[in-house]
Amino acid sequence: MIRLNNVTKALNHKNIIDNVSFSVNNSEIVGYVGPNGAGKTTTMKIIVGVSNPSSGDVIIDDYSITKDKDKAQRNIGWIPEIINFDENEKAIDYFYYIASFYGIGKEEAKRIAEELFHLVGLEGKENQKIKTFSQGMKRRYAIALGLINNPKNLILDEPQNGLDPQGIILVRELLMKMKNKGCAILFSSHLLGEIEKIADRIVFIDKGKIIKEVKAKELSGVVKIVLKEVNQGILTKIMEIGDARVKGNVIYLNEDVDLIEVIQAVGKRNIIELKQSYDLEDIFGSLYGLNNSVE
Ligand SMILES: Nc1ncnc2c1ncn2[C@@H]1O[C@H](COP(=O)(O)OP(=O)(O)OP(=O)(O)O)[C@@H](O)[C@H]1O
Repeated sequence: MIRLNNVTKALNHKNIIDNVSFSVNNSEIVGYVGPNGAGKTTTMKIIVGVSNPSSGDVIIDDYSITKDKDKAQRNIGWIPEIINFDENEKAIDYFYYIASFYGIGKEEAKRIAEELFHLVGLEGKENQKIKTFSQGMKRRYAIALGLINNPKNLILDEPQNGLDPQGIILVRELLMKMKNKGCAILFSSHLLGEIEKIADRIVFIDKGKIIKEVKAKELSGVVKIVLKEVNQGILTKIMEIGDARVKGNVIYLNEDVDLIEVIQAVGKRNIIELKQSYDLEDIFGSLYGLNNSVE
């Protein structure tokens, strides 16, 4: 189990993570969602203990990552977004090197390697130098490294990056398998379709703050209306109907609004598109807006 208690990280007098608290239970997959620069990687680095929080703490199966780092880290598997290997090493040698960090002897490491190279589809490639691997192969290899210690808690930062469709399915099946073994899993991704497929719960972060946390089953939909023209008169009427989020000529409302009232307010002929959506992409648009700028 992973528990974040009021985690804050300040850099250059700015809180890039701001009082973040949430948990990931055993046998649960939590999707961590937010736009570029929201703070996902920073949170994950704090969880696995490669970065210290300015305040707050993370508890991994009863061990504090700040006060009892060694014990806490033994229970975590981490698959980082950016992978730094010693690329001149053979895959199997670097695998043994990482295994030794967990106190795993050569014979045991050999057995684990056989299992994990097979699991990630890299059997037969053990003696290749890492630098000869493609990006997708490196990602698969990183997944194998993250599983060496058979972790009870798994942190994956955009694990599908660079993977082909088979690789994406492999990650999906792997996470389901780990979940069924009782693992607590936190993964970030911009592939909202993947999050929808496997997450039990979704935690939304923006500008370092948690803005929403929902069980996937309870994700309420939005009404999305695309208009030809938006003017102050329309906006005033829409705001009276419900809690509207307006992004240019797109308006999002909570799903429980009266659609007849909405159509009357915006004018039937003014509507390009009106739909009730449970699509995570639309919910993401409603939460974060639709512009492309990065924080
Ligand atoms: N070493 C650093 N020094 C200063 N600012 C940093 C540093 N690392 C991250 N940041 C800032 O912290 C914020 C959060 O970055 P982070 O990498 O955690 O975001 P993210 O949600 O993982 O983004 P992405 O989806 O692009 O991977 C960003 O504004 C980023 O610029």
